[in-house]
Amino acid sequence: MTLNVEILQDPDDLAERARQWFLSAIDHNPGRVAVCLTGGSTPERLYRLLAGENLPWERIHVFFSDERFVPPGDELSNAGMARRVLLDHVPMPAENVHAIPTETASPEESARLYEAELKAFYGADKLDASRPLFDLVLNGMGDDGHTASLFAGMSTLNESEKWVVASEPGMKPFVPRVTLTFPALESCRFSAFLVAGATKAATLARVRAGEDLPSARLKPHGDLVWLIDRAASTG
Ligand SMILES: O=C1O[C@H](COP(=O)(O)O)[C@@H](O)[C@H](O)[C@H]1O
Repeated sequence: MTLNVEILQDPDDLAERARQWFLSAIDHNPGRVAVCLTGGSTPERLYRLLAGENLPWERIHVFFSDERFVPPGDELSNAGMARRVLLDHVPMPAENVHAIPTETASPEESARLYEAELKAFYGADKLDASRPLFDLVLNGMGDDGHTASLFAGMSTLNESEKWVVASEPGMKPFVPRVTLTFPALESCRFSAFLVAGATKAATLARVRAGEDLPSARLKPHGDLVWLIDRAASTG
């Protein structure tokens, strides 16, 4: 499979290139900007860089591709990480941060509530290909090829109606998850995978060879770029 790939020297270069990509994607929209952040460890460097940027934070709305079903302050929380390194350091109105709720009775209830929040923000119950849900989506790829919390072999990969679903964990940390589905993640103008480290090299090679892994299935409506560091590219 031919991917639009940019290979960066190391995780710091990757974060810097992602910062530039982020800024130019924001520039495309003079109005309300909807950003979908990803969790895990890879985007942390980028988030730290963004914390120092003079962006129009008051018109940027932040959503999340997925969440571990843990309390908001838990160290495993994806939104918690984004708050600690980025969101707590910029003048973004609190109501612009749309975290996936985890203080709910179940991951299923959380998924229902988050889907309702996304639909209210979007202003419709159905996604319209000519009007993307997100301006910008950041994606990660787990060592096993999962993206967001969409894991190989799970029925969530084939969800075509719901925007958000509950998921079992396919790898560490083994906590239940809540995840956006492909239709929601794909409804965007600009999308980027951030992939770093030698532990991803074998899986990335499988994606590039066209294997049917969750990360390879993501087909955004807008531009997709894979920002990869050398270690992930060559192993
Ligand atoms: O569990 C998750 O993993 C993926 C990949 O994370 P990384 O630590 O390997 O960069 C991440 O994209 C996802 O948001 C997260 O919940």
